[in-house]
Amino acid sequence: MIQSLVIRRPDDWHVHLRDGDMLGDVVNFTARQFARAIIMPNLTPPVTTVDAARAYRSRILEAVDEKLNFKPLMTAYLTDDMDPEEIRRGADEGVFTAAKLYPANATTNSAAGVTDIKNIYPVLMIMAEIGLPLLVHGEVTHSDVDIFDREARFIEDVLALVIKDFPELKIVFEHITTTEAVEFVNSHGANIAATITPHHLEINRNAIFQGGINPHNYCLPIAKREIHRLALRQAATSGSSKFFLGTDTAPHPVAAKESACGCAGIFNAPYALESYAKTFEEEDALDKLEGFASEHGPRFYGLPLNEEKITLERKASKVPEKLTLGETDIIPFHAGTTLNWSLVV
Ligand SMILES: NC(=O)N[C@@H](CC(=O)O)C(=O)O
Ligand SMILES: [Zn+2]
Ligand SMILES: [Zn+2]
Repeated sequence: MIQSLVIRRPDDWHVHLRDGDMLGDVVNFTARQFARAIIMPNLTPPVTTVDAARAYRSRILEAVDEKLNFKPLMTAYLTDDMDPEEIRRGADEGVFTAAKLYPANATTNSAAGVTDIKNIYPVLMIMAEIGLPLLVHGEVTHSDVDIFDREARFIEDVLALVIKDFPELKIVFEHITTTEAVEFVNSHGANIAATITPHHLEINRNAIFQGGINPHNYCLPIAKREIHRLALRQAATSGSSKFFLGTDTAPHPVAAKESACGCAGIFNAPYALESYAKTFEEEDALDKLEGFASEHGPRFYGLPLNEEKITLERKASKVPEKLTLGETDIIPFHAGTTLNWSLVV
């Protein structure tokens, strides 16, 4: 039985660090585990300009513990009227590492998102030309589409079209949750990849309703049936370079989760690597963890691999029932359970 695992320091390719007090409360959980992270731009107001991204990056660097040597990689929030030249300039100036497509009203803070993919075709043209990745929250939003079908419908209605019209565009299908998404990514070229979260590898939709409503297991895209979870586990542990780590850690105060209209999002940053290690061990694929966590992502983005190493030890991690951070209580993923692995720091 493997007792410890030494791997290249991982990166997290999908993170919500929030802003203000919450930023200070959560940023070190990510920075302790990961060297770099793709920072989601869904603040209020959203990060739609080079200046806003630069200022947000400064606030992150001010909030994070310097010793952790963490590098935030910034993204632009695409809107219907985004100026393509703003994207080009942000990429040229080394501020934007990617741009994010939120279909309008698909998820938390997406009201300013894109109402029709054609509205951003001029932006996509520039992105394809300069090689800037498009990150997508892949769900359609029409109220007549069942919430469990929204990802699959997005593939048919939007993604297929984008790929046909921009065959060279690099796309990361974020936080995938379905067999359809796995198959779609596998059936396209090297410019199409996907991130997979710890929670979609661990829970299916039953977890949201087990013995009553469990708002802390509610996120978007919503967890699906067991067959989908199994397909995600297979994809993540397959060794395919098309799939890589993106936690989608999305903290909300406990009161905002335990509410008549609770927010979507799971806070998994504190034990993210321990959670992935659990999945990979259960799939007898600990040897594939380094590729997924530390190699496939940077290769896709065209960034250097991290040189430092981290160690995961077979040692119990007791996940607290809740974390009190400043003024705010947040419930972490795996709350109240014990994981078999611990990150050595
Ligand atoms: N994943 C979530 O359920 N929520 C995210 C937004 C997102 O990534 O869709 C958030 O910002 O809270
Ligand atoms: Zn999303
Ligand atoms: Zn997200």
